[in-house]
Amino acid sequence: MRHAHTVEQVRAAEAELAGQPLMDRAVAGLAATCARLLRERRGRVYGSRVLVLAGSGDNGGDALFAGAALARRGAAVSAVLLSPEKAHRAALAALRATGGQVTTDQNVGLADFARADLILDGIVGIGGRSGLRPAAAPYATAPRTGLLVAVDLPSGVDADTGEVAGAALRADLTVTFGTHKPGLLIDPGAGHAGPVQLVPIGLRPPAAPVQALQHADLAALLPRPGAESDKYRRGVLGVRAGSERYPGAAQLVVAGALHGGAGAVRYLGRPGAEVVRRHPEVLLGDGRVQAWVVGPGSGEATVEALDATLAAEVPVLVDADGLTELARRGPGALAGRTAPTLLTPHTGEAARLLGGAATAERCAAARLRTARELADRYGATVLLKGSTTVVARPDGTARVNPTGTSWLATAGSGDVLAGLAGALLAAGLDPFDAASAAAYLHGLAGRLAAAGGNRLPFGSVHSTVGDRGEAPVTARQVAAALPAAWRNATAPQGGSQQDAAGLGD
Ligand SMILES: NC(=O)C1=CN([C@@H]2O[C@H](COP(=O)(O)OP(=O)(O)OC[C@H]3O[C@@H](n4cnc5c(N)ncnc54)[C@H](OP(=O)(O)O)[C@@H]3O)[C@@H](O)[C@H]2O)[C@@H](O)CC1
Ligand SMILES: [K+]
Repeated sequence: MRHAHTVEQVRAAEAELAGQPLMDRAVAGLAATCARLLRERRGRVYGSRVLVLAGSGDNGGDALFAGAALARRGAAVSAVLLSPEKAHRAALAALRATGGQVTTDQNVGLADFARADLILDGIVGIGGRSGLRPAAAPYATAPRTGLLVAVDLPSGVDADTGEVAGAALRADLTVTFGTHKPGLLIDPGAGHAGPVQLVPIGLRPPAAPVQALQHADLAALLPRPGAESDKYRRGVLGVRAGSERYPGAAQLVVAGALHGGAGAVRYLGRPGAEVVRRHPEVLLGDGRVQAWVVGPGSGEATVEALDATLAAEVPVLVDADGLTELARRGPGALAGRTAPTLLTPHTGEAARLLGGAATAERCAAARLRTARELADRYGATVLLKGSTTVVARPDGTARVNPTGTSWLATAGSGDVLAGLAGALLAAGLDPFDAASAAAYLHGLAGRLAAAGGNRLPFGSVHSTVGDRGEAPVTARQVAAALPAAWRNATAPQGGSQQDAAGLGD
């Protein structure tokens, strides 16, 4: 499991260790990573051109000290100060002592930025507030050919939420200290961070409010049938989805559920005969179920379907048309529920559920806040779909999904996810685990389907951008790839594609 802590928690954990050389450890890790990158890119550190962007606090101090360490190994290091009168004194002195050049002229800084082999972004770290200031903003868009390493987090990204107010630096790699920050795991911030490397510095923060599953966590969560299992123990999922107008949604929900481990699927909806023709395993008509999925493509049947499922004393996953109807009814519609509810909106549906001034764009820009607010208002677990899928509980605890590919933004992909998450609910996982495990498995299946027979590039499981060598996928292909994803995640040694970029903390 990756754990991400808020700035307030990091500050408190840091205070407990006051007097210990936290900064030395941070700088040692940062300098070692930069040296490795330079060796990989240029063969050696000696003679490389390094630029340090230094702001007014300890984040600038880390970057300047690391610059000094690289200068001692023969790199030509220059620093541009964005807040000259407040620059970290000891770190500046250390850089100067190695012969490093220091400037306050932003034109010189921008020229160095263009030609440096490696740039250290030490403008601002966890002390940052409300976006980049004007002196730093040009570095967000200035041309460069070298690698940019963000110190602790990319400047301009909000550490607690991943929100970006205005411009932010875009890193090739982020070296973060002590613990992950939520803003490194959630878009748009995650997109600015690139791969994240954690340098342990001895912090002992409390329980993390934001987590990201890893392969081993998924393997521990996924149900495994025992010798005594029958279809009822493995979980029967009831599906009220699809309509004459949208028969495909029913097929895809059922496919997601069957490939996602449901013991059986009971289908209640109009295109029943068609569903059984495609999936002969499906049961039709009323009967015992352990969870419901309601809403995908349910069209004119939605009102009745929502009434029936919300009255049931088993977990219910509400998606698509079901969410639009729920938005019309408001949070009170869930007040009498005795079993958990899981809502799986995309940002447009989230905006409808929130009402008021909420828009899809605003919800996408503030994913963590949106998921938490919805979970709080509706008293339900919420899986907010998108470039970073966020799962939030009413108490505010959240999980962010590290798997996926932009190819998953395809028609019907959400129907497959609903069926899969429904199958895990029916198997007895609580909604938080069911939703986060389903998002992880669905993202991994998307990657495997997009890669076809090719192996995923080493260490790329937790990249959510469509990579080279990947092809477009259909929702059916994603459903069909779920067993491969399941095998991949549960294979001995934590899965053959286990992330290899040092993210398994
Ligand atoms: N915590 C830990 O365990 C460890 C932390 N370590 C390191 O310390 C870093 C935190 O250092 P920090 O507290 O000095 O804050 P930091 O981010 O450098 O900002 C400083 C000042 O910047 C300013 N400023 C604010 N917003 C701004 C903006 N948008 N754009 C520009 N400037 C802005 C504002 O000052 P102002 O100008 O308003 O007076 C603010 O006070 C942390 O990220 C990590 O790198 C490690 O060394 C080891 C262990
Ligand atoms: K930074």
